[in-house]
Amino acid sequence: MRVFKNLGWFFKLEKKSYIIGLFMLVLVALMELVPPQVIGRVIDRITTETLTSNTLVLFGVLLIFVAVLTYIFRFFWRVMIFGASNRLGRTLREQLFEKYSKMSPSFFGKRRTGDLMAHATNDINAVQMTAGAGILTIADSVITGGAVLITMALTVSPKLTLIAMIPLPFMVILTSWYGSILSRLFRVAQAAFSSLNDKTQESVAGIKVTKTFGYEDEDLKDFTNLSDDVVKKNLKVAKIDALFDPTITAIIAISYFLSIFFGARMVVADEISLGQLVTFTTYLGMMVWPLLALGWFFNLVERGKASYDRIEEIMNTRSEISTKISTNSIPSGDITFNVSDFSFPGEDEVSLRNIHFTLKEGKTLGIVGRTGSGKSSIIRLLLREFDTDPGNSVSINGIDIKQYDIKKLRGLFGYVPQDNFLFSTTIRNNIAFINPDASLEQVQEAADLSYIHQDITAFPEGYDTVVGERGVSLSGGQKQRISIARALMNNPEILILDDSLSAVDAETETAILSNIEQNRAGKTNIITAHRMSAVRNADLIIVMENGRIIEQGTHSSLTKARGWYYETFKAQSLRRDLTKELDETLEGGGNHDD
Ligand SMILES: Nc1ncnc2c1ncn2[C@@H]1O[C@H](COP(=O)(O)OP(=O)(O)OP(=O)(O)O)[C@@H](O)[C@H]1O
Repeated sequence: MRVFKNLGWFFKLEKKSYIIGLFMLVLVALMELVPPQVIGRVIDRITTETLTSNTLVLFGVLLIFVAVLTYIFRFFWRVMIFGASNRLGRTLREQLFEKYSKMSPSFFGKRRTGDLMAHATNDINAVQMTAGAGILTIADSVITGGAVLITMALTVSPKLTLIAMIPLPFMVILTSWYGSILSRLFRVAQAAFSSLNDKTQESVAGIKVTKTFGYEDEDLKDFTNLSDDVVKKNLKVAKIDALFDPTITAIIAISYFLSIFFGARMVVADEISLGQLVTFTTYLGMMVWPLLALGWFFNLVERGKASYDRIEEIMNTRSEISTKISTNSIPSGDITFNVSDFSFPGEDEVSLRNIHFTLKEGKTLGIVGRTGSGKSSIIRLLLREFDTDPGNSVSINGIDIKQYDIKKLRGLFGYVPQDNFLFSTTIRNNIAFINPDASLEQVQEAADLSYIHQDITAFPEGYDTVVGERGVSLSGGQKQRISIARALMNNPEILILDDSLSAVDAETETAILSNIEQNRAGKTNIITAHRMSAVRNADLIIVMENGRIIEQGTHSSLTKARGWYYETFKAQSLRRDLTKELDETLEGGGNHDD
């Protein structure tokens, strides 16, 4: 029953709906007591030959009246109780989604997407069922069952009622035992469903790779195994589930037997009339549903508990990034890194060491280095995807960024991540993502800066072209440039391009960078790249290796230093010149990487 305590906040919120719903249930229970009484009385009048057509009509009218009222009351309790449980589903979904949106990347790194989706679907449905059908079943069991029992005892015979109820404790013991087994099995079945969900999501997302490697059969085999596992585990649930109804029906059958066996003797002994015995057995028939409902209730509660625990576990997970609201005004200014060492959460290995530099406001920083050297990690610290440990700091305007309100801090950035992502909507909506009210002119201006405007206008639908799974397929370079346009939309204080020019050719790269330089005077830019040409004009270049800065300076000072930067720049320039020369020889020219 802990799940009801856990949902206490919701029942308080929906107090009115539940009170009205339960009141209607009481009225339905009372209405249902009338027909057996009428039947008993009619039988007694037949046996005593006192039944007149007038009383028969009167009884008939009474039955119709009761049926109409039951109809109305039933309608209202359904609307009240199931309406409230649907609202619980909505509230939980919203809370969960809000939680997901606040969590740090490491949370998503540790959890499977399929799992997170299963919480938002199956688990929430199970909790919703507990708050709807669960409340209904327990209320109906207690109210209808209680009312019928009391009426049996008061209007027929307390002795016969007691006899009929002898098998009930066995039913309660058995059903709660089934319930505890069910809870365990249901948890296992839900976990298997999560895995299947995850597999489906991954297979659909990775279908292109799977096909390229001709791995479809293996993928299908993996999927079938997981699907079989879900069926196997759900069958175990169904087997226990299937025990509830026969157990209850058997118990009721024993009750019937006892009632008729002892009831008939009481009729013969003139302790009760024949009509009363018929009324009694009709009432006993009415006990079937409340008892089934009781079994069902245990079942629902166990499922709800298992699912609520899974949801609660997520809700109680704290984001590793504190999102405290600060009074510090929106920062902008020099960016200073003072990071002696940094390890990703849960990792023993140090990923960044001795990162100390200052980037003046309005200047451009270039970060270069081999793959895996720590370029993106620096960006991720600045974005507060991860926090530094005490004793280390990343500050803007002299204040540690942890002191700023995270939303305001992130509002400073226009960020193009390495694995850029476009939503399945129009190009215009993708670019205007952070400012949906932006005019087409503003969108075009950003697209112009990122050198994608012409590509967009070449599509038949222009800016209304839908991208992603439901629309056109874009080249890697086009995706990158649309993502850059999105980042440029609101002329951010700090523009971050994390390896965002890797899929465009050298000429386009130069054009985009010169656009940025001209249009972002006084604003800060941070560019990570593998091509030295992308950072050539930066005011400060840092060269990373194994999480450390091995060189820093400007293009000219680094060239003079003749270190890694110089060697790589030279090799890349040579390759570029050779390619150009070769192109010219072949009269090809203008090779577009896109
Ligand atoms: N979330 C994470 N948890 C643990 N280790 C991580 C995480 N993200 C990155 N790393 C590790 O940190 C190191 C630096 O990675 P980073 O992405 O910063 O390199 P990079 O220089 O940007 O590489 P590339 O040029 O390939 O993008 C790598 O060894 C990587 O495995």
